[in-house]
Amino acid sequence: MDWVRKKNPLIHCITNDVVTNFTANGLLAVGASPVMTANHEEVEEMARTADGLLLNTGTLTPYQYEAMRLAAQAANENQTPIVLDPVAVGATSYRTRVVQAFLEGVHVAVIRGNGGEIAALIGMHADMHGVEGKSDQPPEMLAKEAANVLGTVVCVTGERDAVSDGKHTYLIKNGHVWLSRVVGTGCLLGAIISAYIAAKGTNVDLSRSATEALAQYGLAAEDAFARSKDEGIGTFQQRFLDSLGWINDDHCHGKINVQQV
Ligand SMILES: Nc1ncnc2c1ncn2[C@@H]1O[C@H](COP(=O)(O)OP(=O)(O)OP(=O)(O)O)[C@@H](O)[C@H]1O
Ligand SMILES: Cc1ncsc1CCO
Ligand SMILES: [Mg+2]
Repeated sequence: MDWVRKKNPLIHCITNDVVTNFTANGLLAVGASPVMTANHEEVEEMARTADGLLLNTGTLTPYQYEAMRLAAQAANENQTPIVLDPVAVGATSYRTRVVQAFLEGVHVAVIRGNGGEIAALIGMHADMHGVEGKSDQPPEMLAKEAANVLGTVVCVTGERDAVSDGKHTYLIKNGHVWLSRVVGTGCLLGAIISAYIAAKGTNVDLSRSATEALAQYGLAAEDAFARSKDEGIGTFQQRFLDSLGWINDDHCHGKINVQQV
């Protein structure tokens, strides 16, 4: 996260009610600055001043959808990168329909979701259980297929994570299963990918930047588990924020488990 700490990017988040506080604290921990607003009166102006825009559909309403559209148009005009987290797409027909329609009108740099959400987004079979979702496809195949269909970088997360831009595909094995026992760790990851690509710049390879962000996030979780396993997931959540606060390139040296596939 060295680049994020050096650049201190401002990340405008239009995200869900469940994870707002956790997302803001996680962004601060890695050295980014969060701002949350979906107010139609100001959302375009805020998106224009931000270095990155995060859109997360976790508790999507028609009002919030319109805010996302306005902010995304302003971000596209400014060439500010957008990260989309299509939470629970596939769980209801409303979400699937509106997120697919949204993607027809705007360009997003990165889409990050679990296997079910990404599969549903491209019309493949998805096994959804509310906000949790799985696909029967291996994550690297799904990420590559979705990247080609959607014309963006796609990150598929789960037990193993995969990132693809359609040409280059990476498999990331860092992380810990306890991440799936704390709500919003996927949502925070989307925000941190946004901070990472905003800090590194959009003229560097986005799939590599996203892969680095995922690997460092996973390593922070491994470290947090080692320091909380005797306590439980409440302590893990706190230790995870602690680890995000100090994880850096030096710490990651030799511990990154990434393969190009
Ligand atoms: N079984 C697992 N083993 C290791 N890491 C996991 C596992 N499941 C999820 N993760 C990690 O948890 C993080 C969140 O990914 P996940 O796929 O659970 O997101 P999500 O379903 O969108 O979560 P949420 O909706 O709660 O934000 C990622 O860093 C991912 O690598
Ligand atoms: C539990 C939950 N419900 C809507 S959004 C959200 C946070 C995790 O995605
Ligand atoms: Mg999710």
